[in-house]
Amino acid sequence: MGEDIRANVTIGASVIPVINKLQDILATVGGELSKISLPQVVVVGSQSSGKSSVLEALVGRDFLPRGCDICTRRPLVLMLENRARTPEDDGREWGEFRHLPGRRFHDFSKIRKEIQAETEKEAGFNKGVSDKHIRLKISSPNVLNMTLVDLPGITKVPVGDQPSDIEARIRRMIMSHITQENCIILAVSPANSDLATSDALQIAKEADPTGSRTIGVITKLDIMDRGTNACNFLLGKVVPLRLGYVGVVNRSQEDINKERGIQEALAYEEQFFRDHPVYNGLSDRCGIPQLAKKLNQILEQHIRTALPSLKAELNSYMALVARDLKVYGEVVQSEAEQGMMLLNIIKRYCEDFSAMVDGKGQEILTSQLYGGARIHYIFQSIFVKTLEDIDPCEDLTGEDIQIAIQNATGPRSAIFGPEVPFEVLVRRQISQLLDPCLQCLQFVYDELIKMSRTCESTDLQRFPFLQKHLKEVAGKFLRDAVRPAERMIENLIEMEMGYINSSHPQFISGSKAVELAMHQIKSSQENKDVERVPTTEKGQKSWTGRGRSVVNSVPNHGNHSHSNNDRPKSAGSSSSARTWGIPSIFGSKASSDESQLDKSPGETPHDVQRTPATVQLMEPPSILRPPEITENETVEMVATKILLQSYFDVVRKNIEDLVPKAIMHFLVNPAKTSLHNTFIQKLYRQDLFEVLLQEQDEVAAKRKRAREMFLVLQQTVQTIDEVESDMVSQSENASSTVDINTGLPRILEISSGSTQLPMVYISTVT
Ligand SMILES: Nc1nc2c(ncn2[C@@H]2O[C@H](COP(=O)(O)OP(=O)(O)OP(=O)(O)O)[C@@H](O)[C@H]2O)c(=O)[nH]1
Repeated sequence: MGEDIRANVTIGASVIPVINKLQDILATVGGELSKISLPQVVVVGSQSSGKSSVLEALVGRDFLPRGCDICTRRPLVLMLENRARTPEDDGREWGEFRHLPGRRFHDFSKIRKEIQAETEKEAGFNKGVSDKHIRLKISSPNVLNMTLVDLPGITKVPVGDQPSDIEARIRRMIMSHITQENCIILAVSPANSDLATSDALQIAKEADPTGSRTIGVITKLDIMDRGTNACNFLLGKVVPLRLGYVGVVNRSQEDINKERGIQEALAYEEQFFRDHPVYNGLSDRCGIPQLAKKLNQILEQHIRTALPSLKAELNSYMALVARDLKVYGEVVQSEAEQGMMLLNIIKRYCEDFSAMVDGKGQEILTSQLYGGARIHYIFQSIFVKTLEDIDPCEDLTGEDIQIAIQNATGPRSAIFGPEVPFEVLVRRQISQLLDPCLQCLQFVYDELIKMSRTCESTDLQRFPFLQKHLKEVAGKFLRDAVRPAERMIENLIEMEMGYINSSHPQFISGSKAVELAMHQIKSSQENKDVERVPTTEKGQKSWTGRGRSVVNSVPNHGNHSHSNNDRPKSAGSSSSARTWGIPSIFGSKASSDESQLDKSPGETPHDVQRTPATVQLMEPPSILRPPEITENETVEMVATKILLQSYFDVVRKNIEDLVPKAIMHFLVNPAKTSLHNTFIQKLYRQDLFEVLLQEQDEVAAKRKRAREMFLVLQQTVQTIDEVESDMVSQSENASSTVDINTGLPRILEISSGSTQLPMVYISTVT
C-alpha cells in the first residue's frame, strides 16, 4: 500500500495534469475524439446531501453557489491542478472558466457569481436544469491533481420550472457520466437520513454493480440523531464497497450564513472526529483530508490500471488526427513552394484520372463497375447490344418497298432490278445509326466527367478555387475533345451512306437474294393460313441468324379486296412523309380498280366535256398508290429486304467496331495523355498561384486545432510511456522502500508523521 502511494504520487504529478488538459480540449471537440473516456471523479447524491460542500472542502475555498434555495443545476467539471511552489510563484490560487479563456479569477466569490450567471444563462432562473457542462480549472499549490464533476442532485418532486420528468432527466444525466468505466463515483449520502436506502448508493450500484469504483462519502455526521452513529456504514458492514467509505463534517447552513471560513470548518471537523468516542478510532476513514488522500490515491491507481487501454485508445485517435492533418496539409507560403504544390496536385490528379480509366487505381472496387470498366460496359453492353437489336426492316412495310421500287423505275415498266430502291432504302436505314453512335459518345463523355470529379486527391480538397479551375479546365478539355469524335462518327456514317459497296464479301449477291426471296414466297404461299405476314416477325429464325425476319411483308396475290383504308396507317401516311422519290404516276400495270386510287370526292374528268371522245380516260387522282403488284414485283420486294438486311449487317459491324475506336482515339486517350499539359498551360501561372492555392477559411482553423490535438495526444502518450517505465523501475526498487527496522514500507511512516506528501495539502490549507 505504502509503495503504491509513492508510485501513485509520481503518476498523479505527471499524468493527471496532462489528462486534465486532454479533457479540456476534448470537451470542445465533437466527433470521435470526444468519446475518449478519461479518468475522472463524479460526485452523485440526492439534493442537498452535501456534494458541493464536499467539493469546496476538497478545494479548500468557498466558490460554489450555495444557500437555502440554491442548488447545482448544471454539471460542473472542476479540474484541480496542483502548481508546484517556486520562488517566483506568488502561490496565489486562481480559477479559469473554459467559456472565458484567459481570464483568471483570483477572487473566488466572483467564481461563484460566474457559475451562478452561467447556470441561469442555460437553465433559467427558476430551478431548471441543463446538462451542458460548466468547466472550471483551479490552479493552486494547495490542491491535488484531479478532475471532479459536480452533478445536480437527485430530486423527486419537480419545483419551479422543472419539468414533470425531472427525476428521470437527472438520473439520465448522472448515468451518462457514471456508466463510463473510467469514472470513479463519489456517492454522497447524508448521515441524517436512512443510509441503507441512499439514492447515491443505489444509483452508483446501477452503474458499478461490483462497487469497484465507488467511494462512499457520508456527510452530516454532526447532525445525526443523538445516540446513533454511522460506524457500521463507515466500516462497510451495511452496504459494502471495495473502495470503502469516508465520513465528513462540512459547514452547516448556519456556518455559511455566519460566513464561517473553510479552514475554520476543517479545524472544527478535525476536532469533531478527534473528540468523538466512536469516530476517533476510525481516523483513516474520517475527515476531508482523508477523503482527499483516498481520492487522489484511487484516481491515480485507477489511471495506472487504465493506462494501457487509454494509451491504445489515444494512439488510435492520434492516427485519426494525423489523417485529418494530412487532409489539411502544410501551409505553403513562398512562390516556389506554391508552384511545387500546384505541380504536385495537378500531377496527382492526372495520374489518378489515368489510373481510373485504365483500371489501375489503388483501390479496386468489388461492389460495382468503376472507371474504364464502365466505358467498356457502355461500348459493349449498351452500344453494341443496342445496334445488334436493330431490325433494319422493322418500320418498312411491303408497300413501302413496292412504292420505292415503282418510283425508282420511273415511267418505264420494271423489268427487274431492285438496286436503286435498295440503295435509297439502305441509306435511310444507315442514317438511323447516327443517333445511337452520338449517344454512346455522350455516355462516355459523361463518364469521363464523373471520373474527373472523383479523382480529386485529399490535397485538393482544401483548395476550393483550384478545385473549381481544375473542374473547368477538365470540362472544357473533354468538351473540346468530344467535337472531333463527333465529327469522326458523322463522317463514318456519311462514308457508309456515301458508297454502298455491293461487292463487300459479306454482302449477299443479288441472285442469291432473289433465290432466297422466291423460296420464301413459295413457302409462304404454301402456308394457307398466312394471308398477310406480320410486318415484323421477331423471334422467327431467319438466315441472318439474329432472330430478325428477312421477309417483313409478303403481299397477298389472291385477294386484293382491301381498300386504302385497310392498309396499315403507316403505309398511307408515310408515303407522303417519306422522301425517297417523286411519286410515280405510272404504274407498270394500269389498274381500273378504283379502290387502288385515292380519288378525291367531287373530282370529275372535265376533259370529257371539252373533248368528246368515244372512250374517256379517268383523270388521275392527286395521290396515287401502287396498283396491285405482280409476282415479279413481290419477288423484287422480298429480295430488296434480304439485300437490306444483309448490307445493314455489314455496316452495323463496321460501326460497332469503329465508333468505340473513334471515341477512344479522339476523346478518352487524349484525356489520359494531354490533360496534364492542358492543366499546366492554363493553370501553372505565377500570377494564379495565390488565388488557386487559397484555402477554405475553416481549413486553417481546423488545421490549428488538429495540430494542437495531435500535440496533446502525443504528449499524453509520451507521458504515459514515461510513467509506465517509472512504474517498472519503482517496482524493481520496491524492496528499498521497506524499513529494515520495522519491516514496514517507509511510506507509511511518512504518511502518518509527515506533511511532505502533496496528497495532504488540502487539509493543511491556511
Ligand atoms: N451540519 C451540516 N450541514 C451540512 C453538511 N454538509 C452539507 N451541509 C448543509 O447541507 C446543505 C446542502 O449542502 P450542499 O453542499 O449545497 O448540498 P448539495 O448536495 O450540493 O446540494 P444540491 O447541489 O442542491 O444537490 C447546505 O446548507 C450545507 O450547509 C454537514 O456535513 N453538516
